[in-house]
Amino acid sequence: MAQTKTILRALAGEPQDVPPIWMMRQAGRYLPEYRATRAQAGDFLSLCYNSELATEVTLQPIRRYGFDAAILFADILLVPQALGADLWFVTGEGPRLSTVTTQADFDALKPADDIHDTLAPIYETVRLLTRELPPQTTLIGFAGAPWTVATYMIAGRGTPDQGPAHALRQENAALFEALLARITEATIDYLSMQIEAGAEVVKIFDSWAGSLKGEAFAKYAVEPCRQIVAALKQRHPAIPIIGFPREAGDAYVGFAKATGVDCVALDNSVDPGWAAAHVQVDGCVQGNLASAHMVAGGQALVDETRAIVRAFAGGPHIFNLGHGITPDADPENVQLMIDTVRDNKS
Ligand SMILES: Cc1c2[nH]c(c1CCC(=O)O)Cc1[nH]c(c(CCC(=O)O)c1C)Cc1[nH]c(c(CCC(=O)O)c1C)Cc1[nH]c(c(C)c1CCC(=O)O)C2
Repeated sequence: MAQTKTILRALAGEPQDVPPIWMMRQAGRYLPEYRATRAQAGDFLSLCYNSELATEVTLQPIRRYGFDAAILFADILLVPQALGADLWFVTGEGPRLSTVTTQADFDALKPADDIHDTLAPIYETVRLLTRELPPQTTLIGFAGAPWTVATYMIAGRGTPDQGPAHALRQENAALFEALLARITEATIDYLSMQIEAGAEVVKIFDSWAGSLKGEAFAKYAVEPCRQIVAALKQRHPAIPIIGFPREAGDAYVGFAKATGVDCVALDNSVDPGWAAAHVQVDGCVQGNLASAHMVAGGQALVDETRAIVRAFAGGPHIFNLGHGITPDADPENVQLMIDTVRDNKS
């Protein structure tokens, strides 16, 4: 049957006059209705594990803006938590985790197939969403890429340069690779369960891929992603996969071929004209307006949005930001971006 959902058409390789649009972190603190539901839930993690409220916040940006896709409300750090790491969020600072830096820390982790008890509420959120979303809206599931998840597990927090993870991979490659393999295995099962619950697309977030270069990028960004894609394609051949090796630079070229993803998400450091010539030649791309425009708005937002739409008009494209929208964004600028994309036929 011919695909009618615009996101699925783009992922199948079809160029469209008006590209489909959604936005990273579209359910987030810039929206007053999100802040209200989050306050009702208590804290961020309680919101992630409360299927009814997580469904509600996932639906909020769909109701307000009519995005073409909804992304499951959860977090990439739920997988480490399901593997046995302690996880908490410090207001204004970000995530904190118990660290994995020794063999004993690693041995204390749970096996990959023990994650599902913890993650069951996430699968329930997916099931609720499949019932509640409008028929034209695509449901996207997601997980963190093994490297990015490992950087948090090793450091116990976000770091500017992923120093602790780079140190471990150089000083104890065997332990580092065992950790990466455990996360990879858990991620395959986690995404597979999201798909079985009703996710129509999955996205793999490698937010810190840009700190890996050359051989290390091939081993720790490309290879785990390739393994996840191969396993998922075997189990669920019809489900498209988006890869996001953020700030990969020149390594965006060939990433889709090397990993098997159906679409590559571009961060806003990438020039759209360059990406159309070197990345979009291999298939669908997603991106890549700078999130700062959602704060500043105005003519620059309109001009840049149009330039991105035009640059990618010759091939399959999903419009998005280059990274998540920030809490200080103005909800009206989001509407302006959407109106500009949907009016842009010139
Ligand atoms: C690195 C990373 C994380 N989480 C995620 C990444 C990869 C993408 C990226 O680079 O941003 C991915 C993520 N996090 C969240 C989603 C939900 C779906 C979406 O709307 O995009 C997704 C896909 C919700 C969230 N995850 C988080 C929030 C804010 C929590 C709140 O309400 O206070 C949301 C809506 C918290 C979070 N979660 C994480 C951090 C570092 C933080 C703290 C920073 C911050 O406060 O913005 C880990």
